[in-house]
Amino acid sequence: MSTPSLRERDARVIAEIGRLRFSPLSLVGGRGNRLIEEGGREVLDLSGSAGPAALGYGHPAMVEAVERAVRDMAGASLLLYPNEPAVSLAERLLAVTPGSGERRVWFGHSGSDANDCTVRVLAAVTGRSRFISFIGSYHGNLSGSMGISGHTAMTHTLPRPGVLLLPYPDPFRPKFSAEDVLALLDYQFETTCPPDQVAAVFIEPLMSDGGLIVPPHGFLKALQDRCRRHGIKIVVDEVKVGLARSGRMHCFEHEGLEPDLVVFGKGLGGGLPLSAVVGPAEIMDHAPAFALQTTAGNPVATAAGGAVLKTIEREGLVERSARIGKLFSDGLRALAEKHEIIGDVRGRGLAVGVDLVADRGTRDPVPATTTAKIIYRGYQLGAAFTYVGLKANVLEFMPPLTLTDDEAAEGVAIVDRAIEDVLAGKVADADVASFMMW
Ligand SMILES: Cc1ncc(COP(=O)(O)O)c(/C=N/[C@@H]2CCCCNC2=O)c1O
Repeated sequence: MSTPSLRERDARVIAEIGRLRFSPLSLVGGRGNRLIEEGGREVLDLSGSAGPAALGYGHPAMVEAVERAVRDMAGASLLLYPNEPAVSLAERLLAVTPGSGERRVWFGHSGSDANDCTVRVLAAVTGRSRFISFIGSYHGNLSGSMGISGHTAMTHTLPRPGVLLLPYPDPFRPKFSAEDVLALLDYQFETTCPPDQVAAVFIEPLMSDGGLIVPPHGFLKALQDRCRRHGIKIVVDEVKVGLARSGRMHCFEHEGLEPDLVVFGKGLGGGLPLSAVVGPAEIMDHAPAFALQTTAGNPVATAAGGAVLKTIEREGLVERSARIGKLFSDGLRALAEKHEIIGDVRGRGLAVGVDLVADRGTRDPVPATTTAKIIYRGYQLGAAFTYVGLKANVLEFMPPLTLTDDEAAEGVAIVDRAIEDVLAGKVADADVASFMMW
């Protein structure tokens, strides 16, 4: 009787509702920017595990911080007892996040719970029940955060009553220009969405799961100006593209936004479950016992967060993300000269998307099976990456911020070969049938 593979065992015990699988990759380890597959093969990680692995895997700063914190554990619950790692991280987060006045930090475990908490506390504090968000946005998978999201993969759950979902202007497919969207918002304010009923607008400064869309310059600022006029709070969701990934410390800095609240997650914990909301004390001190999670802000996860922020500074990861991101994007853009299927290469820093088109003229997206096959072939060739987009046609690259020049070049070469092989028919529909999940 042969020993079942990790994937076979996974199939027997892990719930399908918690899966979003893009390849057969099953992991027994990770070192640096490489994942270790069952059987020992090393796979270059261009996914960052969907973003959290900001420092890759086994980074000495993470190992040292987490080991120290778990060996001498300062309790396991910030809601009961202040602990040094959590308070130190909150102090550092406030120091590196632009803003004015008295501010506070709320800790959670995920981007989902952080946005969920933000929705609830803003509705309570403002007494306003409406929210504005965007078609294609992904703010989380809990009822509150999903309720203000607009991703097509989440249509199984109805949006929160009173949410206004606006189109997110996409320069590559300008179905709605920035001016169209702002005009639509103004019209909504005049008619069915009274601005004095709107608590906040939730903004991804770079729309990730909706297709790695960089909004037209000036759009977000114009949106912010309108909201300011009506006392609508600005919430920037930096969960996926924040903390150095975009080539700035905060992605919202590219557009000169001045958010009222900033939501962090994913990379903040370096792979440990950690999120944070930074906001004004008059909101975040609304009431005791309003947004409780027993282990949120625990000393181990927050020690990891401290190591992430320290390493971003010590290793100059903001500049690195900008530099390596340009190298990587330029390499992918150069592939467009030989692959008609590459319609657009876009993003900021090390948040990179490759928009795959069936026709460069019409910019119609390729079928999702094509995208899935390229990812599958990339896996076979030794790299892990994923896809996003409302038509499942955008290759998503969110590698560790520690990606090296050589690894960027290696990644480009693998994407090049994967496209070639798929277009040559080397991957069958059956190979990807079980990976077409969103
Ligand atoms: C901008 C933004 N905000 C919040 C979230 C939710 O974060 P969690 O998945 O840590 O709860 C996410 C999560 N995004 C999804 C998670 C599901 C798998 C697909 N890839 C993502 O990055 C996000 O991108």
